[in-house]
Amino acid sequence: MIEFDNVGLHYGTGPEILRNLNFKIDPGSFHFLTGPSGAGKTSLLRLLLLSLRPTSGKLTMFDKDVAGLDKEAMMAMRQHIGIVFQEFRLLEHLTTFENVALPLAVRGEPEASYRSNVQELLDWVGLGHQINARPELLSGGEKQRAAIARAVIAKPELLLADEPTGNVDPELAERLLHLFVELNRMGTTIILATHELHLLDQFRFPRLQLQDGEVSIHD
Ligand SMILES: Nc1ncnc2c1ncn2[C@@H]1O[C@H](COP(=O)(O)OP(=O)(O)OP(=O)(O)O)[C@@H](O)[C@H]1O
Repeated sequence: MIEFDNVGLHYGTGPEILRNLNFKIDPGSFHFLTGPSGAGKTSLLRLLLLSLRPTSGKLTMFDKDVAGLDKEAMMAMRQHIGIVFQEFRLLEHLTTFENVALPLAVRGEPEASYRSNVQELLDWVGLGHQINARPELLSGGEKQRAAIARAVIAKPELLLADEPTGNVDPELAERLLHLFVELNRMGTTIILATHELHLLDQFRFPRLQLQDGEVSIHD
């Protein structure tokens, strides 16, 4: 699904942030992405989100070299990818339903075609009772569950998460991680960046460890 072949990245004329990245991500797998602050976790996720291109080497995603993608092809590939951020990024003026439905609404899909799917997904993440609430009325954990629902409503094959548990308490963080595990069991490939190593011990997924710009894999 994803192959890094000697990938490197630098911003502008700055130093290389990532270098010699060589690894593969198989469909249906779950990887944690770890490393100290500033190691490049967000930058690596931005490569996978197609918001940055490698400055050297070759990144293949969904069987295509990302360097050769035009805007249309990039947008098409982007539809297979969901993202969850640490800071939720919900739109304050929209209800939970509208936030979660947004990826479908912006594609022009009629509400009648997704209403029951959104309702079902919100029930599944435990937010059915907050369907008409605006984000200001949601707890941190509820906001992140809404953000996860928004990231998966369009059934992405690849789900990226950047410190998704960074803004919730440890008990909730664990519950959120179980939600990602469930999504993975249903077939979604997941890469989840975190520096909260204590949370990961109970999960036996491989870790992509970033250190000094290079990645090593720990099974
Ligand atoms: N837009 C940018 N322009 C220039 N340098 C950047 C930019 N974004 C990130 N960097 C630099 O790239 C390096 C890696 O940053 P990145 O945010 O990818 O690390 P991180 O592992 O996600 O860190 P954290 O855990 O603190 O979020 C840092 O030295 C950072 O200053």
